[in-house]
Amino acid sequence: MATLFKNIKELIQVRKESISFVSGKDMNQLPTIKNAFLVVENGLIADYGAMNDCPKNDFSEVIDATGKMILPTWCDSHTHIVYAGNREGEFIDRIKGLTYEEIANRGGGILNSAKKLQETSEENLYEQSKVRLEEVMQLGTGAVEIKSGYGLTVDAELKMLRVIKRLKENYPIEIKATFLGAHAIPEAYKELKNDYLQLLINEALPKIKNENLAEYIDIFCETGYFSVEDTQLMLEAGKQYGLIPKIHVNQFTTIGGVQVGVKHHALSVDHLEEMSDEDINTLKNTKTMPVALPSCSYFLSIPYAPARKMIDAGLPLALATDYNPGSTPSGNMNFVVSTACIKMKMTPEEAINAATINGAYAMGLENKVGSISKGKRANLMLTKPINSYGVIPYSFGTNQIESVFINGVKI
Ligand SMILES: N=CN[C@@H](CCC(=O)O)C(=O)O
Ligand SMILES: [Zn+2]
Repeated sequence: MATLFKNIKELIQVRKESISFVSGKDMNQLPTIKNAFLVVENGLIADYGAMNDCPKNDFSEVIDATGKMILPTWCDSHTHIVYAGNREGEFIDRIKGLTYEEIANRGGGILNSAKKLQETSEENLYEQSKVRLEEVMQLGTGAVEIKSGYGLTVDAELKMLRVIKRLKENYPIEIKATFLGAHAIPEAYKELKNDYLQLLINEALPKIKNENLAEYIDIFCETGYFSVEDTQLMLEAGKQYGLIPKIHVNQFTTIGGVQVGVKHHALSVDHLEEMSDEDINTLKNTKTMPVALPSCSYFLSIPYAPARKMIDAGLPLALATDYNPGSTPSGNMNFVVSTACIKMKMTPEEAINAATINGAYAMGLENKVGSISKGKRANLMLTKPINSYGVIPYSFGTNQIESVFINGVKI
């Protein structure tokens, strides 16, 4: 059972040597092969090269990609796609002038989504969430991280994580689960934040471990949500249960979240709309991946993560959607890549690296996805006929992906 893709106009993100991620100036290098072939066997990339060297074997399927390009699928390392209902009412409130913060202070925001989720059955939550997962897969996402954090009770957080587990079992793409119980302080614990954190530590974490429901732990380290001390507490507790940190920091204020993340060997620190020079310096020569979420900046009209400054300082950068009902009701990685180029002044090469290999690293999946490398999963995007790969970010809002293959199978 082997499939041959032949006459590929350009095969993009070809990595012969195994790399974990790319940083600084290297982010502007995107290795490609023009007029290429690619062989898929048993769901994995078995071979690739220039058409001159194309094997002449009998293939069970041959796909002629004349005029079209092939890239590894997008790696979306930060989403909240398991949620109930949506918040279009708050969208109207913001159009009329309220800020995200003002809406949250009135009991809207995350608490609004938590209320809806608590009232939704696990079955219904699964049905709503799978529609979003299928939608993003069609848009080219081939690996995704999904967070809890709209439950805000032990039972509702477990409900979310069980839905993520069921998605993992039923869909062919790589899915990683993150426990984000400390996403907001629930109404019932308004003046009892420490009690809420103790509840998460003493009751939720052991159950998560028992049912093997998460790989990562997250917390919203932000003014008005959880402090650096709270973050320290949760990350240390998570570690006792084998959970690696991937945290929300610097969305609205710089309070030391980057430093606490690096100190606890976070796999990623995400958002980074507000970055001090000290934050950038802290991230240098570490294994913590900075993750920018440009669709969130777009939707909330807040600053974009200073990608140029970070990359020019030698840092790596990953791009993700942040798909959620409040700050980013979109899971379109193509839009993320475009917006990173248009608003954050990343080159197409930098943006594609950030949305593939660096995104894979931010989920611990760099050995499985994120590049065209032998032995990696054949998770591929076949473009429409395009002139150059720069057309993908250039033609923002237009889908240039003709088909998506997961483990070599067209979805
Ligand atoms: N900022 C924290 N959490 C989400 C938004 C949550 C919401 O508004 O529902 C984010 O990453 O943007
Ligand atoms: Zn988020």
